Parts: sequence; C-alpha cells; structure tokens
Amino acid sequence: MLNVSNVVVNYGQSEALHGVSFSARRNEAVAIMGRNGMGKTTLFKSLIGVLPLRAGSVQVDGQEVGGDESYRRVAKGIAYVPQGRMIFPTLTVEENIQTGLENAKQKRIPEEIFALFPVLWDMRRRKGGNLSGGQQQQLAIARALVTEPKVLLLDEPTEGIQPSIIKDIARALNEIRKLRQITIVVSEQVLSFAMDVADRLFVIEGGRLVHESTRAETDEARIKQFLSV
Ligand SMILES: Nc1ncnc2c1ncn2[C@@H]1O[C@H](COP(=O)(O)OP(=O)(O)OP(=O)(O)O)[C@@H](O)[C@H]1O
Repeated sequence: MLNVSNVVVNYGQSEALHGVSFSARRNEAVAIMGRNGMGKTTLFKSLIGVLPLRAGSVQVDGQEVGGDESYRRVAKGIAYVPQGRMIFPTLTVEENIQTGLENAKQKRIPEEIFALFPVLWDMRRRKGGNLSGGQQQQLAIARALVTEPKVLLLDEPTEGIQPSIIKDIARALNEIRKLRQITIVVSEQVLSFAMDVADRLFVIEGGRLVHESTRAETDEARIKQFLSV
C-alpha cells in the first residue's frame, strides 16, 4: 500500500535522509523508532510533501506521489498527524474535525469518529486550545481520519502524553485498523506503545534505517539500546 524507495532529503547542502526504503501493506502497522534528531520528522514531512524529495519515490496504492503537493497526496490517500498535533486552538473540536472534511462531499462528521474517541463528543463545542495534550492528539487523529486515508502517518503521537491516554490511543489505532483496514506508519520513542500497535518495527539512525524486525521477533533490549543515548 505504501512503498517508500531510496528517499533522500536535504536541508540546504546537508543531507538528512540518505536513501530510506520501506514498505507497509494494507492493514499493516509499522513503527519507525529512533532518538531525537535521527530523522523521523524529516521522513514524515517528506512523505506528506512538506519537504521535497531530493531523490527516491513514494507510492500509495501503486500511484507515485513523491512529486505531488501535500493536498494532492491527501487526495490520493495519505493523511498526516504532525508532531505537536497542530490543531487550531481557537476553533472548536467540531470545527477542527471539519477542516479535514473540506474536500469531502459529506460535511457531517461520521459517527464512527465519536465512537472511536468518545471524549471528542463530550468536548465537541470546546475550543481546541482548551483540551489536554491527550485530547488534542485524539482530535488530530480524528481530523486526519475524516479524509478517509489509505495510509495514516503519525509523528510521535505519544510525545508529552500521560501513560493512561497512551493506552487509549493505542486502542483507538488498533480499532481503526479493524474497522478500515488501513496502513498505519507511526514514529515513536516509546517502545511499549510501538509493540502495542505495530506489526513491524524499524529503527532510524542518522537518517538511515538500521534495523527491522517483526513484532514477534523483536528483541526489546536491542531496540532500547538504539533508543538510549
Ligand atoms: N529545518 C532544518 N534545517 C536544517 N537541519 C534540520 C532541520 N530540521 C531538522 N534538521 C536536522 O535533520 C536531522 C533529523 O531531524 P528530525 O527532526 O527529522 O529528527 P527526529 O528524529 O524527528 O527528531 P525529533 O524527535 O526531535 O523530531 C537532525 O540532524 C536535524 O538537526
């Protein structure tokens, strides 16, 4: 479903990603693990088209999107939940979700969204800025989901979120997969969360993928070594 091949990304003269390749099937979740500064955010921004590819290709469902602007990639089936959530603080929860429906025929928020995230129903008339970090993360996922993606990208969804809510988010992502059979790519530093949601785990270091394992064969101690400074 998602095919990433030899992706190279530069910041000016300096190369940040040195040829990243991986793929994720329909109804598969993969985690990209790595410490701060290893290239997770750069990779996600290049997949959604916020950063241009210097080389390489990104395919969604067999269609090349690597040269497209972000809005076209969204139309072709990628949705992105950025690091830091980036919700609109002065819009209500409902209005925030509706921004994801801008190009949809149906403007009503599907009930399934509130079934996945009941707290968003309770908070629907509150301003996004007044939600807790965990609630904002759920809102950001809801906003991405209403675009009906084939591939959902989440950049460090657990960052700054308390453990009980991290569990809720893992449960919701697993539920989303069951309901929609989409592909999920998540970047993470929290190994327990990655083990809860991902079928395969990768480690990124210095802009390269240096490790891959299925969940079943993952050596957690080894991954923790990669994640410790
Ligand atoms: N705007 C930028 N200009 C120049 N270099 C950058 C820029 N953003 C990131 N980098 C560099 O690219 C590399 C990868 O950074 P990136 O933000 O992708 O890491 P990350 O793994 O997502 O870390 P974090 O969890 O802190 O976001 C780092 O060496 C970083 O210094």
